[in-house]
Amino acid sequence: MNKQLLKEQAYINGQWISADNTFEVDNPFDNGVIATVADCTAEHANQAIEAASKAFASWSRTTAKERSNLLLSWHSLIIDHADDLAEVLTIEQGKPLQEAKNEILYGASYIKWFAEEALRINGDLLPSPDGKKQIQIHKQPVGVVGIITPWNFPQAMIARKVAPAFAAGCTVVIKPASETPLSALAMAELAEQAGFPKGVINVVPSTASSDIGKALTSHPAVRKISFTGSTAVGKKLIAQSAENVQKVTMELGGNAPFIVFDDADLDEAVDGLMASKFRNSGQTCVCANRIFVHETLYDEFIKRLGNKVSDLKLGNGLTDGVQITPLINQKGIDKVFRLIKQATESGAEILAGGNISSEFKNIFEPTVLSKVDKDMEIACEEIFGPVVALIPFSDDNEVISAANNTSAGLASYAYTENRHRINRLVAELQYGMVGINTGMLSNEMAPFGGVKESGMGREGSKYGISDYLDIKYACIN
Ligand SMILES: NC(=O)C1=CN([C@@H]2O[C@H](COP(=O)(O)OP(=O)(O)OC[C@H]3O[C@@H](n4cnc5c(N)ncnc54)[C@H](OP(=O)(O)O)[C@@H]3O)[C@@H](O)[C@H]2O)C=CC1
Ligand SMILES: O=C(O)[C@H](O)CS(=O)(=O)O
Repeated sequence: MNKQLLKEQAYINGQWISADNTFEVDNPFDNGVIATVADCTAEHANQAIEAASKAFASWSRTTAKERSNLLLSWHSLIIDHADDLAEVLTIEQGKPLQEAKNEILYGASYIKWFAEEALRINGDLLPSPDGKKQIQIHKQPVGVVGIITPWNFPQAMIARKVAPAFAAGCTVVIKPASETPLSALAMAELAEQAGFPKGVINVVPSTASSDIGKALTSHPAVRKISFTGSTAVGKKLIAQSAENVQKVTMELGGNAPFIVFDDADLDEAVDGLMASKFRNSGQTCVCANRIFVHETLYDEFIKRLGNKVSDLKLGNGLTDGVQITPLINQKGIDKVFRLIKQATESGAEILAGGNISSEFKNIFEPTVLSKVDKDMEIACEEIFGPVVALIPFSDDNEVISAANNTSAGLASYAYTENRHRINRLVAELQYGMVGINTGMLSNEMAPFGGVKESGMGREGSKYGISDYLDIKYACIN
Protein backbone atom coordinates (compact mmCIF):
# COMPACT_ATOMS: atom_id res chain seq x y z
CA MET A 1 0.00 0.00 0.00
CA ASN A 2 1.36 3.40 -1.01
CA LYS A 3 1.30 5.15 2.36
CA GLN A 4 1.44 8.55 0.61
CA LEU A 5 -2.14 7.91 -0.54
CA LEU A 6 -3.44 6.87 2.88
CA LYS A 7 -4.39 10.31 4.23
CA GLU A 8 -6.11 10.82 7.59
CA GLN A 9 -6.32 14.62 7.78
CA ALA A 10 -8.80 16.99 6.16
CA TYR A 11 -7.65 18.91 3.11
CA ILE A 12 -8.53 22.61 3.34
CA ASN A 13 -7.00 25.49 1.36
CA GLY A 14 -4.10 23.37 0.20
CA GLN A 15 -3.23 22.26 3.74
CA TRP A 16 -3.61 18.90 5.49
CA ILE A 17 -5.50 19.75 8.68
CA SER A 18 -6.03 17.78 11.91
CA ALA A 19 -9.21 18.14 13.97
CA ASP A 20 -9.82 18.03 17.73
CA ASN A 21 -11.72 14.78 17.25
CA THR A 22 -11.21 11.79 15.02
CA PHE A 23 -13.28 8.81 13.83
CA GLU A 24 -12.26 5.31 12.92
CA VAL A 25 -12.63 3.82 9.45
CA ASP A 26 -13.02 0.05 9.43
CA ASN A 27 -12.73 -2.68 6.85
CA PRO A 28 -16.27 -4.04 6.31
CA PHE A 29 -14.88 -7.55 5.83
CA ASP A 30 -13.60 -8.01 9.39
CA ASN A 31 -14.39 -4.66 11.08
CA GLY A 32 -10.69 -4.13 11.58
CA VAL A 33 -9.71 -0.46 12.02
CA ILE A 34 -7.74 0.75 9.00
CA ALA A 35 -7.50 4.47 9.69
CA THR A 36 -8.27 7.22 12.22
CA VAL A 37 -9.49 10.29 10.35
CA ALA A 38 -10.00 13.97 11.27
CA ASP A 39 -13.65 14.45 12.29
CA CYS A 40 -14.46 17.85 10.81
CA THR A 41 -17.03 20.25 12.23
CA ALA A 42 -19.20 22.91 10.64
CA GLU A 43 -16.38 25.34 11.42
CA HIS A 44 -14.02 23.33 9.25
CA ALA A 45 -16.68 23.29 6.52
CA ASN A 46 -16.95 27.07 6.70
CA GLN A 47 -13.15 27.41 6.52
CA ALA A 48 -13.23 25.20 3.43
CA ILE A 49 -16.05 27.23 1.87
CA GLU A 50 -14.14 30.48 2.50
CA ALA A 51 -11.01 28.94 0.90
CA ALA A 52 -13.02 27.72 -2.08
CA SER A 53 -14.68 31.12 -2.43
CA LYS A 54 -11.32 32.93 -2.35
CA ALA A 55 -9.84 30.49 -4.84
CA PHE A 56 -12.87 30.87 -7.14
CA ALA A 57 -11.91 34.48 -7.92
CA SER A 58 -8.75 33.36 -9.74
CA TRP A 59 -9.69 29.80 -10.70
CA SER A 60 -12.80 30.97 -12.57
CA ARG A 61 -10.57 33.26 -14.64
CA THR A 62 -8.19 30.51 -15.78
CA THR A 63 -8.47 29.55 -19.41
CA ALA A 64 -10.33 26.43 -20.44
CA LYS A 65 -7.03 25.09 -21.73
CA GLU A 66 -5.36 25.54 -18.34
CA ARG A 67 -8.24 23.73 -16.57
CA SER A 68 -8.23 21.00 -19.21
CA ASN A 69 -4.50 20.41 -18.82
CA LEU A 70 -4.78 20.19 -15.03
CA LEU A 71 -7.63 17.68 -15.36
CA LEU A 72 -5.47 15.62 -17.74
CA SER A 73 -2.57 15.72 -15.25
CA TRP A 74 -4.92 14.54 -12.48
CA HIS A 75 -6.22 11.81 -14.80
CA SER A 76 -2.68 10.60 -15.53
CA LEU A 77 -1.79 10.45 -11.83
CA ILE A 78 -4.97 8.49 -11.06
CA ILE A 79 -4.19 5.99 -13.81
CA ASP A 80 -0.58 5.69 -12.61
CA HIS A 81 -1.80 5.01 -9.06
CA ALA A 82 -4.88 2.94 -10.00
CA ASP A 83 -3.73 -0.19 -8.19
CA ASP A 84 -3.00 1.67 -4.94
CA LEU A 85 -6.27 3.62 -5.18
CA ALA A 86 -8.14 0.35 -5.76
CA GLU A 87 -6.59 -1.18 -2.65
CA VAL A 88 -7.57 1.85 -0.55
CA LEU A 89 -11.10 1.57 -1.94
CA THR A 90 -11.41 -2.16 -1.24
CA ILE A 91 -10.18 -1.98 2.35
CA GLU A 92 -12.58 0.83 3.22
CA GLN A 93 -15.63 -0.20 1.16
CA GLY A 94 -15.17 -3.96 0.85
CA LYS A 95 -15.82 -4.52 -2.87
CA PRO A 96 -13.67 -7.00 -4.84
CA LEU A 97 -10.32 -5.54 -5.91
CA GLN A 98 -11.13 -5.92 -9.61
CA GLU A 99 -14.39 -4.03 -9.11
CA ALA A 100 -12.47 -1.35 -7.22
CA LYS A 101 -9.98 -1.08 -10.07
CA ASN A 102 -12.88 -0.83 -12.52
CA GLU A 103 -14.34 1.97 -10.39
CA ILE A 104 -11.06 3.87 -10.39
CA LEU A 105 -10.87 3.65 -14.19
CA TYR A 106 -14.57 4.51 -14.51
CA GLY A 107 -14.09 7.60 -12.31
CA ALA A 108 -10.98 8.55 -14.28
CA SER A 109 -12.98 8.34 -17.52
CA TYR A 110 -15.16 11.24 -16.30
CA ILE A 111 -12.06 13.32 -15.57
CA LYS A 112 -10.72 12.72 -19.09
CA TRP A 113 -14.16 13.35 -20.61
CA PHE A 114 -14.57 16.70 -18.88
CA ALA A 115 -10.97 17.70 -19.65
CA GLU A 116 -12.22 17.58 -23.23
CA GLU A 117 -15.64 19.13 -22.51
CA ALA A 118 -13.85 22.10 -20.85
CA LEU A 119 -12.67 23.13 -24.31
CA ARG A 120 -16.21 23.18 -25.70
CA ILE A 121 -17.98 25.51 -23.27
CA ASN A 122 -19.08 27.77 -26.11
CA GLY A 123 -21.37 30.78 -26.00
CA ASP A 124 -23.46 32.24 -28.81
CA LEU A 125 -23.60 35.45 -30.86
CA LEU A 126 -27.16 36.01 -32.12
CA PRO A 127 -28.90 38.66 -34.25
CA SER A 128 -31.48 40.71 -32.35
CA PRO A 129 -35.11 40.91 -33.57
CA ASP A 130 -34.71 44.61 -34.44
CA GLY A 131 -31.45 44.01 -36.28
CA LYS A 132 -29.80 46.83 -34.34
CA LYS A 133 -28.45 45.10 -31.26
CA GLN A 134 -26.22 42.12 -30.67
CA ILE A 135 -27.27 39.21 -28.46
CA GLN A 136 -24.31 37.65 -26.69
CA ILE A 137 -24.69 34.41 -24.72
CA HIS A 138 -21.94 33.77 -22.15
CA LYS A 139 -21.53 30.65 -19.97
CA GLN A 140 -19.95 31.27 -16.59
CA PRO A 141 -19.10 28.94 -13.65
CA VAL A 142 -21.76 28.97 -10.94
CA GLY A 143 -19.26 29.36 -8.06
CA VAL A 144 -18.44 27.15 -5.03
CA VAL A 145 -19.99 23.67 -5.23
CA GLY A 146 -20.87 21.62 -2.14
CA ILE A 147 -20.45 17.91 -2.87
CA ILE A 148 -21.77 15.10 -0.65
CA THR A 149 -20.99 11.56 -1.76
CA PRO A 150 -22.01 8.00 -0.77
CA TRP A 151 -20.00 5.00 0.37
CA ASN A 152 -20.93 2.66 -2.47
CA PHE A 153 -18.72 4.32 -5.11
CA PRO A 154 -16.40 6.47 -2.97
CA GLN A 155 -14.05 7.43 -5.82
CA ALA A 156 -16.21 7.48 -8.96
CA MET A 157 -18.97 9.61 -7.44
CA ILE A 158 -16.39 12.26 -6.55
CA ALA A 159 -14.80 12.16 -10.00
CA ARG A 160 -18.26 12.34 -11.65
CA LYS A 161 -19.02 15.59 -9.79
CA VAL A 162 -15.65 17.28 -9.41
CA ALA A 163 -14.57 16.83 -13.05
CA PRO A 164 -17.40 18.91 -14.58
CA ALA A 165 -17.14 21.41 -11.73
CA PHE A 166 -13.43 21.99 -12.40
CA ALA A 167 -13.96 22.01 -16.19
CA ALA A 168 -16.57 24.76 -15.76
CA GLY A 169 -14.26 26.81 -13.49
CA CYS A 170 -15.95 26.02 -10.17
CA THR A 171 -14.24 25.21 -6.87
CA VAL A 172 -15.46 22.45 -4.54
CA VAL A 173 -15.95 21.41 -0.91
CA ILE A 174 -16.42 17.65 -0.61
CA LYS A 175 -17.99 15.75 2.30
CA PRO A 176 -17.39 12.04 1.64
CA ALA A 177 -19.36 9.30 3.40
CA SER A 178 -17.95 8.67 6.88
CA GLU A 179 -17.77 4.96 6.04
CA THR A 180 -15.38 5.66 3.14
CA PRO A 181 -13.41 8.93 3.41
CA LEU A 182 -10.03 7.54 2.37
CA SER A 183 -10.69 7.41 -1.37
CA ALA A 184 -11.72 11.09 -1.34
CA LEU A 185 -8.59 12.07 0.57
CA ALA A 186 -6.41 10.09 -1.84
CA MET A 187 -8.04 11.95 -4.73
CA ALA A 188 -7.18 15.25 -3.03
CA GLU A 189 -3.57 14.14 -2.61
CA LEU A 190 -3.31 13.45 -6.34
CA ALA A 191 -5.08 16.72 -7.18
CA GLU A 192 -2.44 18.53 -5.14
CA GLN A 193 0.29 16.63 -6.99
CA ALA A 194 -1.36 17.53 -10.30
CA GLY A 195 -0.99 21.20 -9.40
CA PHE A 196 -4.52 22.40 -8.66
CA PRO A 197 -4.18 25.74 -6.82
CA LYS A 198 -4.94 25.84 -3.09
CA GLY A 199 -8.61 26.19 -2.24
CA VAL A 200 -9.85 24.71 -5.55
CA ILE A 201 -10.49 21.30 -3.95
CA ASN A 202 -11.28 20.87 -0.25
CA VAL A 203 -12.25 17.62 1.55
CA VAL A 204 -13.92 17.68 4.98
CA PRO A 205 -14.41 14.12 6.29
CA SER A 206 -16.92 14.06 9.13
CA THR A 207 -19.39 12.00 11.12
CA ALA A 208 -21.42 15.18 11.64
CA SER A 209 -22.95 14.87 8.19
CA SER A 210 -26.05 16.87 9.05
CA ASP A 211 -23.96 19.77 10.41
CA ILE A 212 -21.72 19.79 7.35
CA GLY A 213 -24.77 19.61 5.09
CA LYS A 214 -26.31 22.60 6.86
CA ALA A 215 -23.07 24.56 6.53
CA LEU A 216 -22.91 23.84 2.80
CA THR A 217 -26.57 24.63 2.14
CA SER A 218 -26.62 27.78 4.26
CA HIS A 219 -23.44 29.57 3.12
CA PRO A 220 -24.20 32.23 0.44
CA ALA A 221 -20.93 31.49 -1.39
CA VAL A 222 -22.06 27.93 -2.11
CA ARG A 223 -24.04 28.23 -5.32
CA LYS A 224 -24.64 24.55 -5.98
CA ILE A 225 -25.12 21.25 -4.15
CA SER A 226 -24.35 17.94 -5.85
CA PHE A 227 -25.43 14.84 -3.93
CA THR A 228 -25.53 11.10 -4.49
CA GLY A 229 -27.21 8.98 -1.85
CA SER A 230 -30.56 8.08 -0.40
CA THR A 231 -33.73 9.80 -1.52
CA ALA A 232 -34.53 10.67 2.11
CA VAL A 233 -31.33 12.67 2.52
CA GLY A 234 -31.67 14.13 -0.94
CA LYS A 235 -35.06 15.56 0.00
CA LYS A 236 -33.57 17.17 3.11
CA LEU A 237 -30.80 18.78 1.07
CA ILE A 238 -33.19 20.06 -1.59
CA ALA A 239 -35.27 21.69 1.15
CA GLN A 240 -32.21 23.20 2.82
CA SER A 241 -30.80 24.46 -0.51
CA ALA A 242 -33.98 26.49 -1.09
CA GLU A 243 -32.89 28.98 1.57
CA ASN A 244 -30.16 30.34 -0.72
CA VAL A 245 -31.75 29.25 -4.00
CA GLN A 246 -28.82 26.95 -4.72
CA LYS A 247 -28.69 24.81 -7.86
CA VAL A 248 -28.95 21.10 -7.06
CA THR A 249 -27.94 17.89 -8.80
CA MET A 250 -29.47 14.88 -7.06
CA GLU A 251 -28.61 11.25 -7.84
CA LEU A 252 -30.90 9.41 -5.45
CA GLY A 253 -32.30 5.95 -4.80
CA GLY A 254 -33.48 3.55 -7.48
CA ASN A 255 -35.83 0.57 -7.79
CA ALA A 256 -34.87 -0.83 -11.19
CA PRO A 257 -37.21 -3.23 -12.96
CA PHE A 258 -35.49 -5.98 -14.95
CA ILE A 259 -38.02 -7.44 -17.41
CA VAL A 260 -37.45 -10.75 -19.24
CA PHE A 261 -40.01 -11.05 -22.03
CA ASP A 262 -41.10 -14.32 -23.65
CA ASP A 263 -38.82 -13.76 -26.70
CA ALA A 264 -35.71 -12.89 -24.65
CA ASP A 265 -32.38 -14.64 -25.20
CA LEU A 266 -32.44 -16.51 -21.89
CA ASP A 267 -28.69 -16.92 -21.42
CA GLU A 268 -28.09 -13.24 -22.23
CA ALA A 269 -30.82 -12.25 -19.77
CA VAL A 270 -29.31 -14.39 -17.01
CA ASP A 271 -25.84 -12.99 -17.67
CA GLY A 272 -27.21 -9.44 -17.73
CA LEU A 273 -28.98 -9.99 -14.42
CA MET A 274 -25.85 -11.45 -12.81
CA ALA A 275 -23.85 -8.37 -13.88
CA SER A 276 -26.47 -5.86 -12.75
CA LYS A 277 -27.59 -7.55 -9.53
CA PHE A 278 -24.35 -8.72 -7.93
CA ARG A 279 -21.98 -5.81 -8.73
CA ASN A 280 -20.83 -4.33 -5.41
CA SER A 281 -22.89 -7.11 -3.75
CA GLY A 282 -26.05 -5.39 -4.94
CA GLN A 283 -25.11 -2.01 -3.43
CA THR A 284 -25.58 0.20 -6.45
CA CYS A 285 -28.41 2.61 -7.27
CA VAL A 286 -28.81 1.01 -10.72
CA CYS A 287 -28.97 -2.63 -9.60
CA ALA A 288 -31.82 -4.72 -10.94
CA ASN A 289 -34.21 -4.59 -7.98
CA ARG A 290 -37.41 -6.26 -9.24
CA ILE A 291 -36.97 -9.14 -11.69
CA PHE A 292 -40.08 -9.66 -13.85
CA VAL A 293 -39.93 -12.94 -15.80
CA HIS A 294 -42.54 -14.02 -18.33
CA GLU A 295 -44.44 -17.03 -17.01
CA THR A 296 -43.47 -19.18 -20.02
CA LEU A 297 -39.76 -18.80 -19.20
CA TYR A 298 -40.04 -18.62 -15.41
CA ASP A 299 -38.95 -22.15 -14.46
CA GLU A 300 -36.10 -22.37 -16.99
CA PHE A 301 -34.89 -18.90 -16.00
CA ILE A 302 -34.78 -19.94 -12.34
CA LYS A 303 -32.83 -23.09 -13.25
CA ARG A 304 -30.17 -21.28 -15.29
CA LEU A 305 -29.93 -18.41 -12.79
CA GLY A 306 -29.53 -20.88 -9.92
CA ASN A 307 -26.54 -22.49 -11.60
CA LYS A 308 -24.77 -19.12 -11.93
CA VAL A 309 -25.66 -17.94 -8.41
CA SER A 310 -24.32 -21.14 -6.82
CA ASP A 311 -20.94 -20.53 -8.52
CA LEU A 312 -20.45 -17.07 -6.96
CA LYS A 313 -17.37 -16.88 -4.74
CA LEU A 314 -17.70 -15.15 -1.35
CA GLY A 315 -14.80 -13.70 0.62
CA ASN A 316 -12.39 -10.86 1.26
CA GLY A 317 -12.35 -8.33 -1.55
CA LEU A 318 -8.54 -8.45 -1.53
CA THR A 319 -8.62 -12.16 -2.46
CA ASP A 320 -8.30 -12.87 -6.16
CA GLY A 321 -11.50 -14.17 -7.78
CA VAL A 322 -13.87 -13.18 -4.96
CA GLN A 323 -17.17 -11.83 -6.29
CA ILE A 324 -19.44 -11.34 -3.26
CA THR A 325 -18.07 -9.23 -0.43
CA PRO A 326 -19.45 -7.73 2.78
CA LEU A 327 -22.31 -5.26 2.94
CA ILE A 328 -21.13 -1.85 4.11
CA ASN A 329 -22.38 -2.14 7.70
CA GLN A 330 -24.86 -3.78 10.08
CA LYS A 331 -27.54 -1.28 9.03
CA GLY A 332 -27.30 -2.61 5.49
CA ILE A 333 -27.43 -6.24 6.67
CA ASP A 334 -30.45 -5.56 8.90
CA LYS A 335 -32.28 -3.94 5.97
CA VAL A 336 -31.78 -7.01 3.77
CA PHE A 337 -32.93 -9.36 6.54
CA ARG A 338 -36.03 -7.19 7.13
CA LEU A 339 -37.01 -7.22 3.47
CA ILE A 340 -36.53 -10.99 3.11
CA LYS A 341 -38.47 -11.69 6.30
CA GLN A 342 -41.44 -9.58 5.21
CA ALA A 343 -41.41 -11.19 1.77
CA THR A 344 -41.36 -14.78 3.04
CA GLU A 345 -44.05 -14.01 5.60
CA SER A 346 -46.14 -12.76 2.70
CA GLY A 347 -45.68 -15.86 0.53
CA ALA A 348 -42.30 -15.53 -1.21
CA GLU A 349 -40.07 -18.61 -1.29
CA ILE A 350 -36.29 -18.73 -0.72
CA LEU A 351 -34.71 -20.78 -3.52
CA ALA A 352 -31.08 -19.94 -2.59
CA GLY A 353 -29.25 -18.13 0.22
CA GLY A 354 -31.33 -16.08 2.63
CA ASN A 355 -28.80 -15.66 5.39
CA ILE A 356 -25.45 -14.33 6.45
CA SER A 357 -22.61 -16.57 5.24
CA SER A 358 -21.64 -19.25 7.76
CA GLU A 359 -17.99 -18.54 6.91
CA PHE A 360 -17.86 -14.72 6.68
CA LYS A 361 -19.77 -12.75 9.32
CA ASN A 362 -20.52 -9.61 7.26
CA ILE A 363 -21.26 -11.23 3.91
CA PHE A 364 -24.85 -11.85 2.90
CA GLU A 365 -25.31 -14.99 0.81
CA PRO A 366 -26.42 -14.45 -2.79
CA THR A 367 -30.16 -14.96 -2.42
CA VAL A 368 -32.95 -15.88 -4.86
CA LEU A 369 -36.57 -15.32 -3.87
CA SER A 370 -39.43 -16.70 -5.96
CA LYS A 371 -43.13 -15.85 -5.97
CA VAL A 372 -42.44 -12.25 -4.98
CA ASP A 373 -45.46 -10.00 -5.23
CA LYS A 374 -45.13 -6.48 -6.65
CA ASP A 375 -46.68 -5.07 -3.46
CA MET A 376 -44.19 -6.65 -1.05
CA GLU A 377 -41.72 -4.25 0.66
CA ILE A 378 -38.83 -5.94 -1.17
CA ALA A 379 -40.39 -4.84 -4.46
CA CYS A 380 -41.07 -1.32 -3.22
CA GLU A 381 -37.72 -0.48 -1.56
CA GLU A 382 -34.14 -0.32 -2.85
CA ILE A 383 -32.76 -3.64 -1.53
CA PHE A 384 -29.07 -2.67 -1.65
CA GLY A 385 -28.05 -6.30 -1.19
CA PRO A 386 -27.38 -9.49 -3.24
CA VAL A 387 -31.03 -10.53 -3.42
CA VAL A 388 -32.90 -11.51 -6.61
CA ALA A 389 -36.65 -10.89 -6.21
CA LEU A 390 -38.45 -12.84 -8.96
CA ILE A 391 -41.94 -11.73 -10.04
CA PRO A 392 -43.77 -13.76 -12.75
CA PHE A 393 -45.88 -11.89 -15.31
CA SER A 394 -47.95 -12.76 -18.38
CA ASP A 395 -48.85 -9.56 -20.22
CA ASP A 396 -46.94 -6.52 -21.62
CA ASN A 397 -49.45 -3.97 -20.34
CA GLU A 398 -49.40 -5.58 -16.89
CA VAL A 399 -45.60 -5.59 -16.56
CA ILE A 400 -45.06 -2.06 -17.87
CA SER A 401 -47.65 -0.79 -15.41
CA ALA A 402 -46.01 -2.75 -12.57
CA ALA A 403 -42.53 -1.57 -13.57
CA ASN A 404 -43.66 2.06 -13.42
CA ASN A 405 -45.53 1.61 -10.12
CA THR A 406 -42.78 3.15 -7.96
CA SER A 407 -41.70 6.63 -6.86
CA ALA A 408 -38.21 5.83 -8.16
CA GLY A 409 -37.17 6.46 -11.74
CA LEU A 410 -33.45 5.87 -12.19
CA ALA A 411 -32.49 2.75 -14.23
CA SER A 412 -34.64 0.11 -15.93
CA TYR A 413 -33.83 -2.96 -18.02
CA ALA A 414 -35.62 -5.25 -20.45
CA TYR A 415 -34.70 -8.25 -22.58
CA THR A 416 -36.63 -8.72 -25.81
CA GLU A 417 -35.85 -8.98 -29.53
CA ASN A 418 -39.13 -7.40 -30.64
CA ARG A 419 -38.47 -3.99 -32.24
CA HIS A 420 -41.98 -2.69 -31.67
CA ARG A 421 -41.86 -3.72 -28.03
CA ILE A 422 -38.44 -2.04 -27.64
CA ASN A 423 -39.82 1.21 -29.06
CA ARG A 424 -42.77 1.00 -26.65
CA LEU A 425 -40.55 0.29 -23.63
CA VAL A 426 -38.19 3.19 -24.37
CA ALA A 427 -41.21 5.48 -24.71
CA GLU A 428 -43.25 4.24 -21.75
CA LEU A 429 -40.81 3.19 -19.00
CA GLN A 430 -40.76 6.15 -16.56
CA TYR A 431 -37.02 6.12 -15.88
CA GLY A 432 -34.04 8.32 -16.64
CA MET A 433 -32.19 5.38 -18.16
CA VAL A 434 -33.40 2.30 -20.08
CA GLY A 435 -31.13 -0.67 -20.84
CA ILE A 436 -32.35 -2.97 -23.60
CA ASN A 437 -30.68 -6.42 -23.72
CA THR A 438 -28.00 -5.19 -21.30
CA GLY A 439 -27.65 -5.05 -17.52
CA MET A 440 -24.89 -2.43 -17.54
CA LEU A 441 -25.49 1.06 -18.91
CA SER A 442 -23.19 3.48 -17.04
CA ASN A 443 -20.42 5.26 -18.92
CA GLU A 444 -18.95 8.75 -19.09
CA MET A 445 -20.43 9.57 -22.50
CA ALA A 446 -24.05 8.94 -21.47
CA PRO A 447 -26.26 11.19 -19.29
CA PHE A 448 -26.58 9.38 -15.94
CA GLY A 449 -29.58 10.39 -13.85
CA GLY A 450 -33.17 9.80 -12.85
CA VAL A 451 -36.71 11.16 -12.88
CA LYS A 452 -39.39 11.28 -10.23
CA GLU A 453 -37.88 10.69 -6.74
CA SER A 454 -34.61 9.39 -8.16
CA GLY A 455 -33.42 12.93 -8.55
CA MET A 456 -32.64 15.67 -11.03
CA GLY A 457 -29.73 16.74 -13.23
CA ARG A 458 -27.45 14.56 -15.33
CA GLU A 459 -23.84 13.46 -14.79
CA GLY A 460 -21.49 12.66 -17.65
CA SER A 461 -22.13 13.18 -21.37
CA LYS A 462 -22.30 16.56 -23.13
CA TYR A 463 -25.18 17.43 -20.77
CA GLY A 464 -23.23 16.98 -17.52
CA ILE A 465 -21.38 20.29 -17.52
CA SER A 466 -24.45 22.53 -17.85
CA ASP A 467 -25.33 21.92 -14.18
CA TYR A 468 -22.14 23.81 -13.26
CA LEU A 469 -22.67 26.81 -15.56
CA ASP A 470 -24.84 29.91 -15.51
CA ILE A 471 -26.01 31.39 -18.81
CA LYS A 472 -25.57 35.18 -19.09
CA TYR A 473 -27.25 37.17 -21.84
CA ALA A 474 -25.64 40.46 -22.90
CA CYS A 475 -27.63 42.83 -25.11
CA ILE A 476 -25.17 45.14 -26.94
CA ASN A 477 -26.55 48.23 -28.65
N1 LIG B 1 -28.40 6.27 -5.04
C1 LIG B 1 -27.27 5.84 -4.56
O1 LIG B 1 -26.25 5.71 -5.23
C2 LIG B 1 -27.23 5.51 -3.12
C3 LIG B 1 -28.38 5.13 -2.47
N2 LIG B 1 -28.32 4.82 -1.14
C4 LIG B 1 -29.56 4.39 -0.47
O2 LIG B 1 -29.59 4.97 0.85
C5 LIG B 1 -29.72 3.96 1.82
C6 LIG B 1 -28.99 4.34 3.06
O3 LIG B 1 -27.59 4.46 2.73
P1 LIG B 1 -26.79 5.56 3.47
O4 LIG B 1 -25.34 5.35 3.42
O5 LIG B 1 -27.40 5.73 4.83
O6 LIG B 1 -27.07 6.81 2.52
P2 LIG B 1 -27.18 8.31 3.00
O7 LIG B 1 -27.99 8.99 1.98
O8 LIG B 1 -27.57 8.40 4.42
O9 LIG B 1 -25.63 8.87 2.91
C7 LIG B 1 -25.13 9.40 1.71
C8 LIG B 1 -24.23 10.59 2.07
O10 LIG B 1 -25.03 11.61 2.67
C9 LIG B 1 -24.51 11.97 3.95
N3 LIG B 1 -25.61 12.37 4.80
C10 LIG B 1 -26.41 11.60 5.57
N4 LIG B 1 -27.34 12.36 6.20
C11 LIG B 1 -27.10 13.66 5.83
C12 LIG B 1 -27.69 14.93 6.14
N5 LIG B 1 -28.74 15.02 6.96
N6 LIG B 1 -27.17 16.04 5.56
C13 LIG B 1 -26.10 15.97 4.74
N7 LIG B 1 -25.50 14.80 4.40
C14 LIG B 1 -25.99 13.66 4.94
C15 LIG B 1 -23.79 10.72 4.40
O11 LIG B 1 -22.85 11.03 5.40
P3 LIG B 1 -22.50 9.88 6.49
O12 LIG B 1 -21.80 8.85 5.75
O13 LIG B 1 -21.63 10.55 7.48
O14 LIG B 1 -23.79 9.41 7.07
C16 LIG B 1 -23.15 10.27 3.10
O15 LIG B 1 -22.01 11.05 2.83
C17 LIG B 1 -29.12 2.72 1.13
O16 LIG B 1 -29.62 1.53 1.73
C18 LIG B 1 -29.60 2.90 -0.28
O17 LIG B 1 -30.92 2.44 -0.38
C19 LIG B 1 -27.18 4.92 -0.42
C20 LIG B 1 -26.00 5.28 -1.06
C21 LIG B 1 -25.93 5.56 -2.47
O1 LIG C 1 -24.39 5.38 -7.22
C1 LIG C 1 -24.28 4.34 -7.88
O2 LIG C 1 -24.74 3.26 -7.53
C2 LIG C 1 -23.49 4.45 -9.16
O3 LIG C 1 -23.83 5.66 -9.79
C3 LIG C 1 -23.76 3.28 -10.08
S1 LIG C 1 -22.73 3.33 -11.49
O4 LIG C 1 -22.63 4.72 -11.98
O5 LIG C 1 -21.40 2.83 -11.06
O6 LIG C 1 -23.38 2.44 -12.45
